[in-house]
Amino acid sequence: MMINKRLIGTVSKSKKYIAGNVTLQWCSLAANIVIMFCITRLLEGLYTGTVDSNSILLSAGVLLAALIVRYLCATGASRMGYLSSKEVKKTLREKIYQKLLRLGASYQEQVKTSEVVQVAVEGVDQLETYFGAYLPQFFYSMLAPITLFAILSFINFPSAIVLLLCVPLIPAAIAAVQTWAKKLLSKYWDQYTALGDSFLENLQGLTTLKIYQADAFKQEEMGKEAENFRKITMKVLTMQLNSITIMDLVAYGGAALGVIMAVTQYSAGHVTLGGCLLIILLSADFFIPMRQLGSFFHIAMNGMASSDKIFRLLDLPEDRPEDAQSVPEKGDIVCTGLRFSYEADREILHGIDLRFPQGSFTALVGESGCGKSTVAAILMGRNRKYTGSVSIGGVELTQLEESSLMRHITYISHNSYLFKGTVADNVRMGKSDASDQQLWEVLTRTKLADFLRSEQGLDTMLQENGSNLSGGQRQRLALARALLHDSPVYIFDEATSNIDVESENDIMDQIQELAKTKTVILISHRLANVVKADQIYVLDSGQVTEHGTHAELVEKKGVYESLWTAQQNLENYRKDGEPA
Ligand SMILES: Nc1ncnc2c1ncn2[C@@H]1O[C@H](COP(=O)(O)OP(=O)(O)OP(=O)(O)O)[C@@H](O)[C@H]1O
Repeated sequence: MMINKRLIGTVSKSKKYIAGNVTLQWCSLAANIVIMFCITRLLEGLYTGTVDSNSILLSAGVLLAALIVRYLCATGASRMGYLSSKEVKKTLREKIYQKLLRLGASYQEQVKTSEVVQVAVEGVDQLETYFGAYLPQFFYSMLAPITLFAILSFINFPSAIVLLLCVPLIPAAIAAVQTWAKKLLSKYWDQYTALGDSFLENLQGLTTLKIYQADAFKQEEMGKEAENFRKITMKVLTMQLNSITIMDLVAYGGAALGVIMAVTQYSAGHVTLGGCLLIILLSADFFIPMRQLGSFFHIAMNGMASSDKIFRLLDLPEDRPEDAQSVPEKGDIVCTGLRFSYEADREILHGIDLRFPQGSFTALVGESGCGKSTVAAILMGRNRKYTGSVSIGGVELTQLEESSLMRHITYISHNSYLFKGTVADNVRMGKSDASDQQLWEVLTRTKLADFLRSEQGLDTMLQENGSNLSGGQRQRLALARALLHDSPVYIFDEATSNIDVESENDIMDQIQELAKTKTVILISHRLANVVKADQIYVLDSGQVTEHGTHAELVEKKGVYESLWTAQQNLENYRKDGEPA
């Protein structure tokens, strides 16, 4: 019942802590039996008048020792619980982390980031209690009634057997509510995550909601969701309270039955007064562990749900080749008959041929949504489920080691991520052993050096995603980091969109400088930026429609030429205030 062998096997180190926890709880029970035994002996002695000061002193000594043992066992058991929880957290988070590393840059093809975060944080936390509390209780709740039965059967067998037979009624009651509870809990979790999603989305988009005065409508929508969640929470609580009531009825009913049996046996003369008292005092202990297990029932159910999610993540297929190779130092990047779909029935790239010769400057242009970024993501190994062929230096992309690919190609998008920390920390990601002088060199190339000197130099602090910098400064810093990475291939994906003209020009100057020594692939919607490219591919709805240099394409008077003319007119209009 709620025991997942695979899960326990995965965190096998925690077995010894669970065993320790059960043993200590069992020792505590033994001490409790000794305490009850002393008390009943003493009471019987007082009743029959056979007690003397020596036996009182002896009983007091044994009582004190048993109390100390009980205290030590309780402390030890909770320490064991803590150690096994710690082990579970460490092992499972490590496994999830390693799995993500093995899935690599393409992990999003198989699992959503939010799901990974939920599983690694909340999912693992739920298993912490499963291992720390539920599992030890599961074993102890079986051991305790058997131990008590073994002892009490010597005192009065009929009472002991009645008590023992009543114990399984508790798990039977739990099993009865389990099927219903499972459905209810899964509904509860669905509504909980749905409400969490809406809350996060509305919070992130609050400014937009305010601008369009749509906040009242969203509030109403969320109010309805919250009301549904309240209702289902109340249902879950009612279910839990009801099941606790049922368990209490069984537990105390069973104990009462045991007491009645003991008293009847005493009046029939089958058991001594002390024996009868001992049965009465210990009868509740038959049921308390199982009753406690029942109250951990929802922990176990959540634990099972989390472990399913964790194993689903850990079982995701990893199509990494056994004999992965490093990227050849030299060679062109060639795509032949490249097809790709994000969703089964919607192909984005329809069998395109592209060649990026080593050391050349290639531009990819085309209308929004034509598939430019998809090509870049395929080259970076993020979209692995393509068909056709993509090779670097003659080796198929899927046969390449991911780390080698990351050293070979640097990708700079329009929103490259900057981390909270110093400028030096962020730029050094490009090359961990770079000297301060090398950092200043790239920062000078991207024209950030003067600004940083007026701040705290390389120690200037950045907030999350560089939110204390301007858009242009952020892109300059991302470029500095990329330059330091010094890879043979660079892909710029709209790296200059949404920034000021001065920053755009500075960054374009650096890209053109870089193109003299490296393979550069530039994705840009602004055609003025691609004029100097060695070759331009024009993409339309996932197909290459034109290919050539800027001059050739203008000459051709096709799609490129009409886009170019339209953009030129617009730019001249901006400069002169009237159409060219
Ligand atoms: N993760 C995704 N899941 C499903 N469809 C996607 C995903 N990413 C992109 N697409 C779809 O693929 C098509 C091509 O997108 P892509 O981002 O490659 O275009 P793009 O040419 O780079 O556009 P833009 O210039 O606007 O960035 C689009 O129709 C888009 O809807």
